[in-house]
Amino acid sequence: MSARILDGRMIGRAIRNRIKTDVAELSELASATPGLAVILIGDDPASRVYVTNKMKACADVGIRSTLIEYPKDVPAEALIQSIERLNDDPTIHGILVQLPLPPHHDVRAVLHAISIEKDVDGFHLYNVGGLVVGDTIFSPCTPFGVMKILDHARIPVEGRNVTIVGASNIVGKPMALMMMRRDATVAVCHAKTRDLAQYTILADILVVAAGVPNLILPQMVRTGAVVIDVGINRLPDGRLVGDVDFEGVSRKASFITPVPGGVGPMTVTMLLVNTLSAARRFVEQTHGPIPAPVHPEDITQLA
Ligand SMILES: Nc1nc(=O)c2c([nH]1)NC[C@@H]1CN(c3ccc(C(=O)N[C@@H](CCC(=O)O)C(=O)O)cc3)C=[N+]21
Ligand SMILES: [Mg+2]
Repeated sequence: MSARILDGRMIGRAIRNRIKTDVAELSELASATPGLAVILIGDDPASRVYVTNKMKACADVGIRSTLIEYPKDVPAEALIQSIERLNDDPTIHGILVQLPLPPHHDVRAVLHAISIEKDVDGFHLYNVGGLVVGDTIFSPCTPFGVMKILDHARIPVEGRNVTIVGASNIVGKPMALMMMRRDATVAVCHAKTRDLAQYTILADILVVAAGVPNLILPQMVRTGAVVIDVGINRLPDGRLVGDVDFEGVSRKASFITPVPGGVGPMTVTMLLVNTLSAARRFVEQTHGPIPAPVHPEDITQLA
């Protein structure tokens, strides 16, 4: 058996084409071109590459983006003030603070300064809590992208065993809540889990976000499972790999996401979706209801 590839670039492209139309429509209807502010602190080269890619993706669909840079030792007050200015700026609909922050910064204080109406990463406490009760304004982009991949491939979630490896605030935990919301049976594993394979082997859908190359081997995967690899690891030879032994696991899984070209491009796509959604909300709050987008399915919804 050989798994079918879940192509995040292709799925992302289809969604981005629709965003492009919706952005143009919103710009024309309400003269509100969606605007994203990206705050980059410090000089981490990987963060710079990600930020550049996100801004390029914005440009491709007609979203305006602004980069605001600070040295790694920027005082907390200056950072918070900058976020507050963006909160009050009617041309900015989404605010993203690139993570990780340099050490000594208080990530929580920074994330909580972002207006919940502009929190397109879905990292603010309100949006995190909203996932628990099922009414977020914005869903975090990576797990949101995973749900869109499953929906696009018509892979059912209800009643299935989902194992998530990794319990971070930005991937594992929100992923678990989104899966619970769709009536999956969810197990969350992490670095302290004893006998990881005991959990992974049960999974109909296995989501891996641990940051450990080759963590998931074929013998840990149930025949016919759907395997979603969120890991991004740069090997010493420069190659980019996920957390899953792609070759081996492909022979057992029914579907698998590659790295690169799987979840990564969907993360960026969902940032665009959330920014569009933020701009629509802003227009509705200032000018009243706007006509629904022309597409029958609302891409901004978690389903
Ligand atoms: N506030 C904040 N929001 C984030 O969403 C956020 C962040 N900080 N910090 C870093 C992580 C990581 N992340 C990725 C986005 C795109 C790819 C992506 O496009 N990956 C490509 C390959 C990129 C490459 O070649 O390096 C792929 O998998 O095909 C990966 C990872 C967003 N993050
Ligand atoms: Mg990927």
